Amino acid sequence: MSGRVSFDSVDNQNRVFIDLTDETEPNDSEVQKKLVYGKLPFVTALAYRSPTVPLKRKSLDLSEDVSDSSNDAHNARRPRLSHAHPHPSTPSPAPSLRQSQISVVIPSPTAKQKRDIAVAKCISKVNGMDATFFPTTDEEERTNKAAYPTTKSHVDRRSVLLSFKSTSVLNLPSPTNTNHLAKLRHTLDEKLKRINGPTVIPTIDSPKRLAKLADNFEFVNGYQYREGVERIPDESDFNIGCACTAAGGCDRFTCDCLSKEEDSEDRIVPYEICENNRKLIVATKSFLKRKAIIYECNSRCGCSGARCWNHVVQKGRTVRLEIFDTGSRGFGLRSPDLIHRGQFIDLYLGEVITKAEADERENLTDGSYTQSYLFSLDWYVKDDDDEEQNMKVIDGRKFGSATRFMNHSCSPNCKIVPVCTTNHADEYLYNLAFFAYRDIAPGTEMTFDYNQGEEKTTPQKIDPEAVQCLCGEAKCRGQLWPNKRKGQGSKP
Ligand SMILES: C[S@@+](CC[C@H](N)C(=O)[O-])C[C@H]1O[C@@H](n2cnc3c(N)ncnc32)[C@H](O)[C@@H]1O
Repeated sequence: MSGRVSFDSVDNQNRVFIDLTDETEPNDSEVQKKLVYGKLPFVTALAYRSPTVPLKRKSLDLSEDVSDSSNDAHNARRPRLSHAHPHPSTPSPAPSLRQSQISVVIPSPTAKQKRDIAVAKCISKVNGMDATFFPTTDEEERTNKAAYPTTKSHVDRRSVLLSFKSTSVLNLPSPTNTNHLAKLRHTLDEKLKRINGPTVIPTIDSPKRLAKLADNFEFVNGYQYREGVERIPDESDFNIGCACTAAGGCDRFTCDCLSKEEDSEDRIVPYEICENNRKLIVATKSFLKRKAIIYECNSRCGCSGARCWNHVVQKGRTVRLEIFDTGSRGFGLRSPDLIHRGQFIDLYLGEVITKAEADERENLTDGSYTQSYLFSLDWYVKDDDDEEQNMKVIDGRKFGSATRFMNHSCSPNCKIVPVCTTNHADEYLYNLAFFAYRDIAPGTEMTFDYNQGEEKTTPQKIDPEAVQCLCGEAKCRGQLWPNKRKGQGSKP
């Protein structure tokens, strides 16, 4: 590359024009700059011409200390040059040059050069980044690679096949059955671990059934009181204890906690030591045959506390339980342990709701054959409207204990008994405790009568709308409840 240097000795005697415009378009403005700066170290700036307008020489004021206004004045005095090649280069004596009088005319940069300049400007603004060392050409290559190619023709994007097969939006690999099953088991295990006492385990293989068990149900260790349910606090003065002494222990003939026979002052003794296991206290054979409520001794009693024989249900479950699949009757409950006659099994737990709330929940499932988990606390409730309004109902559908899986049988091996433990004063709120009616061999399904106390009043004619009983007993009454209304009562 070489440029013509002309010294205008007539009008601009002290001005030098370096014309680079007759060169083939330079490829690299950096080269250009280096050339000019290298050869003419006094040049401090370059001017460019636009390639679209006729070649014009642009004059730069390169003085270092002039203000804008002085610059204007200086320009005003400067004659306008109409052509980049004003004179053929005729040798003339070299003028004395002043830095402020040098004009350099070079071609305007190409598009590529403009990009270089933009990149260089941008880089010089980055802190700690030196334009000299920054690999600008690499940068450009990268920019080019990342740029979207321009489409040459219209592309119908809907016709482009997607590269993945999964229907999942995120294209995530679907979990394998084993994974899913393991997760379900884990969820269920976590829920089961929260249950107090000996283990409760599900023995269910079907992933679908396991999912049903793991889903939308929580095991709880006590009643869950819901809106509208008012209770007499345990510490209320209405709760009283017996006058028995720790030394003598509870007297089975005089203990105030024990219920009295209807027609005498005789006490009803609910418990005895198990004949076949002397460590066990069980419900007596005669008690299991009668209708009575149990009042266990509590912290207000003068007897020996937890060592008192009248503490059974409040000590909690002592048998292991298994939830299994019965097939036609859904899940069922059994134990891998031998259960002795009269042995306490577990409590029926759930949400404690008002009768009105229970009716509302029941109506939502009316007409369908969804399972019912409602249990009325109707021991003291007489068949009159006012009394019914005070009645509480236990709903074991979403929260409950393992006994919520106990099915009905017309010849059951278990019985439900109302038991007051810490609170003797609240007649609308008591525990529902399951006891074994007879010895139950390990692995035998445990059942109770959903119409306990009303067995004989169940109509002989089967209501077609009632839930059909599938207990399979010889004396099966054919239906679970007397009519299509569902829900158990606790009248023993
Ligand atoms: C308290 S749940 C018992 C557990 C229930 N099987 C489950 O899978 O969750 C009561 C429901 O079980 C079913 N069930 C219980 N005993 C039954 C029987 N003998 N015949 C038919 N269905 C029964 C009925 O659907 C009833 O509404």
